[in-house]
Amino acid sequence: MTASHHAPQSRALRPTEPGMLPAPCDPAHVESIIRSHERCAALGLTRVDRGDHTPLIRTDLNLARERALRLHLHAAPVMELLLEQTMATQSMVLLTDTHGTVLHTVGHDGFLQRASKVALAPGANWSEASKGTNAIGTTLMNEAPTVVHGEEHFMQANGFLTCSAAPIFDPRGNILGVLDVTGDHRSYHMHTMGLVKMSARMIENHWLADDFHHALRLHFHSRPEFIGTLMEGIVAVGRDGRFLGANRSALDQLGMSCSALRMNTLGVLFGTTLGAVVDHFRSPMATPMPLQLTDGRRLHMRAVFNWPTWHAVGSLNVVDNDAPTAANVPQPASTGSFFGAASGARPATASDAATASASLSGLRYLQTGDAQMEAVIAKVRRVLNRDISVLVLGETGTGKELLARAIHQDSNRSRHPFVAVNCASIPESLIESELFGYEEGAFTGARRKGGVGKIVQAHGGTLFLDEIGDMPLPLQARLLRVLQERQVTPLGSSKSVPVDVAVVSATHRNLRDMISAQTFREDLYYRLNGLVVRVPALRERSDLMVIVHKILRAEANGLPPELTGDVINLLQDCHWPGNIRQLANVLRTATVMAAGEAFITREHLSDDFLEDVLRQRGERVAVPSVPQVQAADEAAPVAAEASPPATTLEAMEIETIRRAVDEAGGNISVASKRLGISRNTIYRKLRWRQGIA
Ligand SMILES: Nc1ncnc2c1ncn2[C@@H]1O[C@H](COP(=O)(O)OP(=O)(O)OP(=O)(O)O)[C@@H](O)[C@H]1O
Repeated sequence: MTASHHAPQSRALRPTEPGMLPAPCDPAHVESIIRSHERCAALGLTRVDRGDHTPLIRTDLNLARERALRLHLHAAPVMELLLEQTMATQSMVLLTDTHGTVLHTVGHDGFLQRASKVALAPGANWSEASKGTNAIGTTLMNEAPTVVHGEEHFMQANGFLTCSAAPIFDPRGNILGVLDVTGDHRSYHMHTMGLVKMSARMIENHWLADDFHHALRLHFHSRPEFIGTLMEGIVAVGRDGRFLGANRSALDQLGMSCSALRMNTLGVLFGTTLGAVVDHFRSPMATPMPLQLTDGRRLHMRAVFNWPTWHAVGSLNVVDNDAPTAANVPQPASTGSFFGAASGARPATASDAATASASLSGLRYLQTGDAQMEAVIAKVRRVLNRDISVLVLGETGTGKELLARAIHQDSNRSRHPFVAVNCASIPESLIESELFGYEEGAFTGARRKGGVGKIVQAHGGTLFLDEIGDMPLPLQARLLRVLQERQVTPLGSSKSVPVDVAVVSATHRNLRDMISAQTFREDLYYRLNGLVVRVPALRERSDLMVIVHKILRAEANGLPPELTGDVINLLQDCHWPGNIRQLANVLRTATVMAAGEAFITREHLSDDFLEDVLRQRGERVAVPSVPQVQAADEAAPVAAEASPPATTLEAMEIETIRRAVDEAGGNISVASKRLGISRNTIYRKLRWRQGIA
């Protein structure tokens, strides 16, 4: 039987009580029901099926409830309130988890009894796969509020129901579960859906306030009287000015996804600073603060924060905002400013924000003018949402993970998790359980209740396998099986769990060489390399200064200091073995050192960085604070001559790392911070060096 035989017939969609039924003529609603029926038919369900009524066994239900305990705590009072509002309609309120398993119900005894006959009870599963088209399952599929009324239900046995459901999201955009009101179809009320949506928002707002009670929370709307209502947008902001999370109304008002928002700062998006916000709300009588978005729209905003924690931010920025500008401070000799006119420190303006608005979304954020990078992004865009695995190659710190995140963010999986696994940093003995999960008691030391593996955590979203070249051979075979069969069997379990993940992997290694050396499986390589892209090293890129600008804006929270010509030359002469990660570290330190000053000068740069660049230039190193350099100076008049100069970039990189480790007294963590590269990279590089020594 074809899908169209199962599509709802016009009889099912025709209103029998005009004005009282869920917008049957709304084309989007009809389309959504038809699509759902087609999915059910494709799953092999028929309209005369009664659905799987087997509830979870008690221990599994308890486990599911325990996992969703926090959701229930937030939802329980709202469910009671919702029941009160729908009292007249003989209905029940249900809460389900992300699989559609009913966790809790409240309702009228009479209706609860009838409902239990069609398995509307805790432990039952109401995903589409289990019960066909229904508000819970279809909401989970569409991640959008859905009404399913009477015969719109795929299974005729459920035709006596009318159900209105809305998804519940956390402030990072992950779906937590579904809230649903179900009743007898004869008691349908057109306002039920609105009540369910509002209730879901109440739960989301409680969750956000709970998650971010230490953060600064901004409540906003274009109309000041809407602040404090369920229509208000709420965003949480960290002490670095970055957005941490948001409610749905905020995302709707700002017109962006949660992940796009989280790549932004207060300065870029709202054109203000943490200090300005904290100072504005210093007074208990403060009126809402006016804001202007990058597209010129005006908003009104109130801030909620814990005063003892945040007051220092306010006073700090008062000093910052009053800091001398280029107009009243003599410019350093040989000043050349990358940022154009010598404007000095200045508040972010709407036009700054407008310039930045072009870079809000995932892949667009990475487009900063380098031709090689543009080619990478163009290729990646072509395979977005095509179920093609992407393999990202490139040196450490070039932005491989950032590219993977951007691919996820721009894909239609962006509302699902992005889960990163670093195969080099997890001890070999733990990779297996981390990736595949394990059953209770699967191995000595396993947690009592077992653990969900990263692959299952990424279900619906993207799995990022970083440093895939470091994955041990036996696990490569298991991973290949998972990718082929699209199911995972946790350690110690005989049951497989179906998974749907997009895979992006990355490595700095040459996998082809590894295949020749039989340390990487060829079949896995071909599974991972649907599209291979290479992220260029920073020294090969033509957009160094655009990236510098971008990082400075982010670091300075909208008030970037300028760079002297000397500093620009130093940045351009560096070979950047740690790539953008190292650059970001150098700029972060310089921004802190230059706090309150209009220009970053050579004095604000770290000695390590200066020493490296000067050595690379072959200039005399005049950094007195490093003992090794002094010793070398004693031995020879020019420091650069103290040891034979490294001849290749690779050798220079190793030399730089070795010196940093020596200078940190062998402390790899300190050296990795100074260099801006990961500890693993240091281990790897030095191990490699010993290998060839
Ligand atoms: N285009 C960019 N603009 C701004 N910051 C960037 C850019 N690319 C990378 N970064 C920053 O550089 C740092 C390193 O990036 P990322 O972790 O993605 O690199 P990587 O290649 O995956 O590194 P590794 O190989 O060590 O895992 C991060 O802090 C990231 O935010």
